[in-house]
Amino acid sequence: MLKLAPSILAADFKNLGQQVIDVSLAGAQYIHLDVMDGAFVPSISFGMPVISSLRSCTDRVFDVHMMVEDPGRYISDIRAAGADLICVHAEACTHLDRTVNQIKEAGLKVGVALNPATPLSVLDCILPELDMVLIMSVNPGFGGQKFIPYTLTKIRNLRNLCKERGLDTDIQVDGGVTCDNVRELIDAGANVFVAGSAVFKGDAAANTRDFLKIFEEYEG
Ligand SMILES: O=C(CO)[C@@H](O)[C@H](O)COP(=O)(O)O
Ligand SMILES: [Fe+2]
Repeated sequence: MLKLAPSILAADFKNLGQQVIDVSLAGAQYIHLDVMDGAFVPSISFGMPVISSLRSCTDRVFDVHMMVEDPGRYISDIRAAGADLICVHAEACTHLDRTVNQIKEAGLKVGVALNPATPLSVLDCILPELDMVLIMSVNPGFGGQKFIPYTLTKIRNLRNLCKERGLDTDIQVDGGVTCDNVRELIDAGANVFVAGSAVFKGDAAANTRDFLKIFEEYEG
């Protein structure tokens, strides 16, 4: 199933709860929450208090993208804040298998994110353990950047790899996703689409519906 994950990083922060309600009512299946620590990425965004205060606004899947060094330190706190799915960066985990298992043992869905220049080969051993792989299509740290074209090939290669191994892993793409390039991403094999600027700049509900209309073209 094709799913939209609006990234609240691009939302109007003085009106955050309402923005989350708007995209949820418009049909977005996930809410994408970008946690940044100022160390793994240059920027600092928000953490547990913001996530837990938004939890009562929606029943949508809380998809937490941890752009944090050694994210294993925060799994139980992020879970308590209301996460359903936690995605950690392979580049930020010295003990990736341990962190993945920590998330699973917490009863949450687990994803691993790869920066644009990180090869798929880092997933060779861990792939069957994952619910989702997040292919970063920009360098993480900021919203509003341009999609890096070579990541399209990476999505295609990952989908083929999953098929070869009999895996139905979700492939999420994050960074520079718009209604103009989403069809190419679907064709390449991605099925979960993070969109920050393309949803929240302008009418968030209408933008959400525009994405979902495209998904309907594929799913009928
Ligand atoms: O993780 C990140 C950035 O590091 C993203 O989730 C961005 O928030 C996506 O924003 P747009 O590129 O869609 O504006
Ligand atoms: Fe993200």
